[in-house]
Amino acid sequence: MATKQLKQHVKPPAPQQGPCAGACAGPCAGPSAGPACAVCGAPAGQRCAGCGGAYYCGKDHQKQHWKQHKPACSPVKESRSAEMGRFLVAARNLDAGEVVLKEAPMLEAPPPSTPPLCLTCYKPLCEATARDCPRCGWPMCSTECANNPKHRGECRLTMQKRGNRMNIRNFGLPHPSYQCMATLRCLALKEAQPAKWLRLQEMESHHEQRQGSPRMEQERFAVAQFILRVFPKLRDEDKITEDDILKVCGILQVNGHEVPLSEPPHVAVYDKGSLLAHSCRANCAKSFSSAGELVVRTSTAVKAGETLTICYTDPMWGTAARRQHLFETKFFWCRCERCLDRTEFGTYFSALGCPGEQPDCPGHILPDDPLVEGGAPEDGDPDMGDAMYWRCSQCDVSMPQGSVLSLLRRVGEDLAELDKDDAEACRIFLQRYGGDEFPLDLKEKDAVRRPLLSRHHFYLTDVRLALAQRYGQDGADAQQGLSQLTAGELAHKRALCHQLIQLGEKLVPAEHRMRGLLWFELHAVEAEGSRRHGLDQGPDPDALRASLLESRRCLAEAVNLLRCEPPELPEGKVLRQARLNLQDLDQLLCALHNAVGVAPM
Ligand SMILES: C[S@@+](CC[C@H](N)C(=O)[O-])C[C@H]1O[C@@H](n2cnc3c(N)ncnc32)[C@H](O)[C@@H]1O
Repeated sequence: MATKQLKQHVKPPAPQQGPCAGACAGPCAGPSAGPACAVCGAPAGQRCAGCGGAYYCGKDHQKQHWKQHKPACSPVKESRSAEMGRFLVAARNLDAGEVVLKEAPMLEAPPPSTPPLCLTCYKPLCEATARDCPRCGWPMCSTECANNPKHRGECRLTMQKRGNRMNIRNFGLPHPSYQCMATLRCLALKEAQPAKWLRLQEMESHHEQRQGSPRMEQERFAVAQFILRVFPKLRDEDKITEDDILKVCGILQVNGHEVPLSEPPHVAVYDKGSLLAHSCRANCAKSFSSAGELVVRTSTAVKAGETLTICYTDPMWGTAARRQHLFETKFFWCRCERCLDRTEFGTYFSALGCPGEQPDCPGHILPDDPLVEGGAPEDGDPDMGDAMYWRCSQCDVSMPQGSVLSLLRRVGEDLAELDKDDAEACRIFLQRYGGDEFPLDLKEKDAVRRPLLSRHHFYLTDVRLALAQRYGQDGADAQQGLSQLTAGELAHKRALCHQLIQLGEKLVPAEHRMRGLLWFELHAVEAEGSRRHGLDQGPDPDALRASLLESRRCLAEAVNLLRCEPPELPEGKVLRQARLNLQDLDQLLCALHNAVGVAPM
């Protein structure tokens, strides 16, 4: 194993306590002082950083032991249950922020709906840039891409199972051949890489549940029948059936990840990564490296044996919409701790405000049973929804489910009409449905006695997120944009960022990107605040230092949360800027210290 790889597995030893129970100064090396080296049995001063389960006296023995230890060395291990099938659990106690998985894709393919593009780098092609692969005829962008191993699967199947070369000419329009590419690449594994094919076949396809679904019927025609028509020898010689292909389509639907490194995102399947279970309040965050590797890190501390989860749906949707989406796309009704908790960890994210008679009732209107809240109940009885009630958590007000849903539908329609680029329209929406007050000059003032929606309702949160980013975008650059805001608007941007960050920490700690971007916005607000303070009050080194330190704290939070984002993505660009701004701020703080002698940080 390369020294560089080994270094990643070496971490300073955890403090050990020997028989002296910590009474002696420094690490205790008594006979029963703690773990022994896995190679020689001597007191171990070093622990494997990968799994934390093996100890060594030094680097040499760790290196020597690696071959033996490697199969067992992982912070995650596979488990299985009747309800969830296979899933990953923590192999040891994990700290928040630990990378638990970094994995190259087992298989990668272009987006399903696309005009002709290069099958290796996904660059769009036109008549002038396309170079037909000399072997199979699929249009590529260069000889180098045509020779890339990523293109090997469909290239070989086209040569061996089609009989003639591809001839794709309609550049610029979505081309049907590309919808079958991910499936074709899976089928190509069968002969070329049988071990990978077996791993793929072990993945969940929900083939039975998919029967008759609109998606399966579309894939029957556009993928299965298309492949068997275009590659007839797959059917005649290899005895591949429509059903075999539809099973592969199911595997791709259930296990495929959208990788946003290309526009539109391409598709990838990861071997270990496909075992991660879902939770609407996930304990792991996923991102992608520039090379398309899946990077999963913990967003909270996770105890040994706990299930590691990512979120398969949009965690900023309400409970009903999330559950319905999971059922339609991943074929299970979610029963995670967030879905089971009607208050969603005290945020009341999917609740209404109480419209009852008692003035100032602080209650929330919540469904009797959160698991049948929004749509058809999961046992399939369509009439049961009408018998459902939503009730106030504090008084005896209740509302039939139908009334709640029609209220929510009305607000949803208003939201769909809302121009989120119009800050004033956003403020009016927030005031109308959330009772938000502004020290601002609103055109229209709706007297709201009681807010219809709970304080952190997902509709309000959606608008607040848009508004927090919208404020300050009108200038040539961020600095100029913020300088054009009124004092009220700047204060509002600050308040929104703080409120959304707190909500994110409580409700969706794995949404690192959302919080990272908000912390970045907040650092700019603080910097603008200190600039204005200097203009209004004249130079005040203590106040300046305090606000620079606050701005620095925001930047450090942003850098920490965004640190796994690749530079190709917008969040990676913000990360780069945040790091540069952090350097500038440190220089400024040092200069301030040198000038007036206050401690820099
Ligand atoms: C990407 S696969 C995960 C691996 C899969 N469990 C297996 O055995 O291959 C997604 C599927 O796992 C199951 N699953 C994942 N998270 C779940 C959860 N929280 N509750 C129930 N089933 C879950 C569902 O069947 C889902 O369609």
